Formats: sequence, C-alpha cells, structure tokens
Amino acid sequence: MSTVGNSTNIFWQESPIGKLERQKLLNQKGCVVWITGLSGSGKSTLACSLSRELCTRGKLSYILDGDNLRHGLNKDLGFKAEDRTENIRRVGEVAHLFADAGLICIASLISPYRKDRDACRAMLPDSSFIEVYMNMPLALCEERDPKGLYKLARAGKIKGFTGIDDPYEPPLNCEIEINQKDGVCPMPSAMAGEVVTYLEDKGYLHE
Ligand SMILES: Nc1ncnc2c1ncn2[C@@H]1O[C@H](COP(=O)(O)OS(=O)(=O)O)[C@@H](OP(=O)(O)O)[C@H]1O
Ligand SMILES: Nc1ncnc2c1ncn2[C@@H]1O[C@H](COP(=O)(O)OP(=O)(O)O)[C@@H](O)[C@H]1O
Repeated sequence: MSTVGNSTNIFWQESPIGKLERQKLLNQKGCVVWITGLSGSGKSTLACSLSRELCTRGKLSYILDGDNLRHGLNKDLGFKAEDRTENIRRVGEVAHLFADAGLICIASLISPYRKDRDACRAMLPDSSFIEVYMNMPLALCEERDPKGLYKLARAGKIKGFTGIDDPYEPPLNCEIEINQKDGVCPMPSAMAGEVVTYLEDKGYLHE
C-alpha cells in the first residue's frame, strides 16, 4: 500500500505476461526513440521514414507525434513552460508503456527543455531511451515553414514560439545527432537508416 501523487491506498498489480515474453513474440526489444528539435527540423519526416523502414523489416513501431497528441490526450495543454513540461511528462509515460509492451516507440516532439527530456529518459530501463537530435539551423526551419507558423511568430501573432521567443535547449549527450552535411540535409531514408543501424547495433531488432 502506498501514496503516489494524489492517490492513496493504491497497489501495484502484476501482469501474468512479462516484457520478455512479449518481446519474444515480436522478436524485437522495446525501446523509445525520442526525436527532439525545432519546429520544421524534420522530426515527423524522420519518424515516418523510420517507422516505414522498420515495418519493411518486420518490426513493430508506433509514432507518438506531438502535434497529433495535442488533438486528444494533451488537448488541455498549451505552450507555456509548465504545459510543455506536462506534455512531455505524459508522452514520456505513454512511451514507457509502449516500450514495455515491446514496441519501438517513436516519440516526435519539440521537447525544448533538457530537464523534461532527461526525466523521460529516467523512466526507461537500461539504455532503452534513444535521444535523436534534429540539429537543423533555425534559418533552414524558418525557410521551410510548412505551416506558416514562423511567419506568424515573427509578426508577433504567435507568442512564445520555440526558437523565436521561447528557448530550445539542445541535448548535451544524445545518442544520435542528425546534421546537415556540406550545407545539405540528408534524405529522409538516410536519416532513418542511421537510426536503424543504431538499433541493429544495440540489439533492439531481435529479442
Ligand atoms: N508556441 C509554439 N511553439 C512551438 N510549436 C508550436 C507553438 N504553437 C503551435 N505549435 C505547433 O505545435 C507543434 C509542437 O507541439 P509539441 O507537442 O511537439 O511541442 S512541445 O514539445 O510541447 O514544445 C509544432 O509542430 P512541429 O512543427 O511538428 O514541431 C507546431 O506546429
Ligand atoms: N531530410 C529532409 N530533406 C528535405 N526536406 C525535409 C527533410 N526533412 C523534412 N523536410 C521537410 O521539412 C518540412 C518540415 O518537416 P517536418 O518533418 O514536418 O518537421 P517537424 O516535424 O520537425 O516540424 C517538411 O516540409 C518536410 O517535407
């Protein structure tokens, strides 16, 4: 019996099937690939390309996309600092559950604050939190501006936009960093390939 958060008199219920058994069924190991970076840096593009590549290899993944989750689970949250922190905390918890289910969970969120990402890392066992930093220059993201949000932020019509008037704190020790090479962004398939190679090398693509 214990007290957790605002709940008292709660008990942990063990499941009859464990993570190892689920991983055996799937022939893979559960983990979280956490993609962080500015709006427009290519997070969703990498998430989609990676999920497709894993599917081709017979590996089960699931994408948790910040924009999409804000349509449901996180629709009560905005973009002030404490809302972003709660957004990342909730997605970290969900990602943890997916990884425990044996899936390769691909989380794609700006997740601008280092301490929030580190808190998600701390939820995961061993080294199964794989942080991927989309290190693209703000100028490139702003030039892409697929949703026209940078333009609105520059015009002062969106307040607290990441990279403009809200901070982005780059990772200090991420597992994978995606950079431009000679001023050119790698193709989505090449970015996904880099992550797949990492997962393969670390043994996540077999149980
Ligand atoms: N103020 C502000 N700052 C940053 N982004 C904003 C903002 N307002 C709306 N948007 C849109 O919301 C998407 C980011 O949602 P996230 O859940 O990933 O953000 S966060 O991790 O909580 O910071 C982000 O999507 P991506 O462009 O895919 O990153 C934007 O489209
Ligand atoms: N590797 C890439 N090469 C060329 N264009 C890209 C690449 N990655 C993303 N883009 C383009 O940049 C824009 C923003 O990408 P997106 O994945 O939506 O970013 P984010 O999810 O970080 O906001 C899209 O128009 C997308 O087609």
